[in-house]
Amino acid sequence: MSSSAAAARALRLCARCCRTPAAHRAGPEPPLRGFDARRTLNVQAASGAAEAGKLKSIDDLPGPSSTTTLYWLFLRGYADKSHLLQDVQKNLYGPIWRSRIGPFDLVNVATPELVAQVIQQEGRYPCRAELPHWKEYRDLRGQAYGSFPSSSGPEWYRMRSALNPKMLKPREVVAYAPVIQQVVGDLLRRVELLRSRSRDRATVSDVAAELYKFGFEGISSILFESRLGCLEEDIPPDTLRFITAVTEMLTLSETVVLFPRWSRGVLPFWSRFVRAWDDLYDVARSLIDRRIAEIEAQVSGGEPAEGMFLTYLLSSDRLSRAEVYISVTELLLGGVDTTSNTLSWALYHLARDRRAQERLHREVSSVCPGRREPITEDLSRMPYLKAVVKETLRLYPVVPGNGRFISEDEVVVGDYWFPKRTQFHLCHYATCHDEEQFVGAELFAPERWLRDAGGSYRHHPYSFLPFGVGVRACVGKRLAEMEMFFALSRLVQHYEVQPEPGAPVVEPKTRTLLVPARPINLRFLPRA
Ligand code: HEM
Repeated sequence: MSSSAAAARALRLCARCCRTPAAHRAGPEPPLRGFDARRTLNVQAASGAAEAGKLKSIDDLPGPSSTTTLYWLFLRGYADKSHLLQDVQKNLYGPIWRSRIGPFDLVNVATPELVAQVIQQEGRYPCRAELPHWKEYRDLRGQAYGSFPSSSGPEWYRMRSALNPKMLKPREVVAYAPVIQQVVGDLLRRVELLRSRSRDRATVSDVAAELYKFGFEGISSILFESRLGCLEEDIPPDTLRFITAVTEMLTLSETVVLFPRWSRGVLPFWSRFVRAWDDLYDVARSLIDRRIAEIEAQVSGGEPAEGMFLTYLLSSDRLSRAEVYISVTELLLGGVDTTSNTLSWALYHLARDRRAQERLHREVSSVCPGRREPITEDLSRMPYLKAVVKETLRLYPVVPGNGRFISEDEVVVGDYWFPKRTQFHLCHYATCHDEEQFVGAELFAPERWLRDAGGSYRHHPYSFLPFGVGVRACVGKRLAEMEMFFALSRLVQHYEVQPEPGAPVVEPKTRTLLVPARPINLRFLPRA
């Protein structure tokens, strides 16, 4: 296909997408009042360029060489601050640039308009990035591919369609509330234990580590329909093995992908990566098998199989047993530190901003007087709580840069034409921190998300996509929100949260996800 034909096709696609395609309806945040959705597309400019034959090619893109990128990463110290490199490079090269490092050849886009253009041409089966090392592990062990992130195409779509009903339909997700509330109860008991044991009888050290256990327990209680005991004083050995394997696998995943295959026999990373996957898969499979045995016992005893997520997956016959093993494992991988880091940052800011914390406390107390445990219906009357979570995700988008690997079509973005199999990097951190989109972008200001904020706020809908967008967006969004809303509301019902005296400012660092660069220690003072 010639480049101008490809451009015309891509633009037709864009124009259709502009009329809110079904695939994207559920994805991005709805535009704020008064926002013109057509602003998302640079259709006229690109179409003019196409007609005039002015589209440029990927080779015309500005950007650093591999050596320059290595210089920025390792000599200028951005290796664990790649979120900040988005802004540095945007300033140097403009809003769209090409960068190469190791096996990666990326086209970076750093304005909401350009992000929108990529997404609107992502095709039927969007893919984030190729993860050859995950696929290789699956092939090594003869396992099925999962929904995230190791599969793509119609296979991914089939698996994802099996998961969506129980994960994304609000009516279905509400059913998980009692289980999540139990886990939040355990979190409160854990906070009470830790603070009462501390020297000043108030401080919980490394809050993110505790919330990690909460995230692990919360998501496992839904996925495996069993409690693992992550928040207990003595964590059961198998649970500990599970937690260690998840952490080890995710950490090694970043390293393994950078080294060539021939180095696997020489360097220790690949064999450790395989061992961590084996451990993690093994525990997940035995938890699922245990649940299957329970269900079989119920059924053979003449009782109906009662359960929620896992029971549904196992009984719906939409996925094979092998596919259930891997989908549940991969859901777990997506669902732990995303939620726990967001909660950690929210508490960090609430502790430093008394006014915001008191406003949140007032809201929760007025909806649930006498420290009544909130139920899902209450959440719709807590706009400030939701604003706190949104603002946290804006300042610290857990996934600071997402990907789209467009393999099906040639695409046009800005005034460039790109061949099939182009890997785009969507610079969400840069768009969330863009002063043109969010005035006072570096400030924690939950009010900006409130409808009564006076309409001074008009950001482009693609500038804030914390859960991604379109059919490939986060499948755990509703569950994650429920966990965070319940945990935050109940923590502020019971405690006033304060920073330790003289506590340093905590910056984020990139470890695939955006995480605190140092431990966050907070004081939890019981409310009268
Ligand atoms: C604050 C919490 C969370 C955030 C900010 C978050 C963010 C994201 C983002 C940005 C993506 C990529 C979407 C895209 O490419 O458009 C994603 C994908 C995904 N997330 Fe989440 N997530 C969170 C919690 C969860 C939870 C609790 C689960 C598990 C139930 C989960 C499971 C997944 C899965 C399986 C995918 C891949 C979906 C696919 O490829 O089809 N996430 N998430």
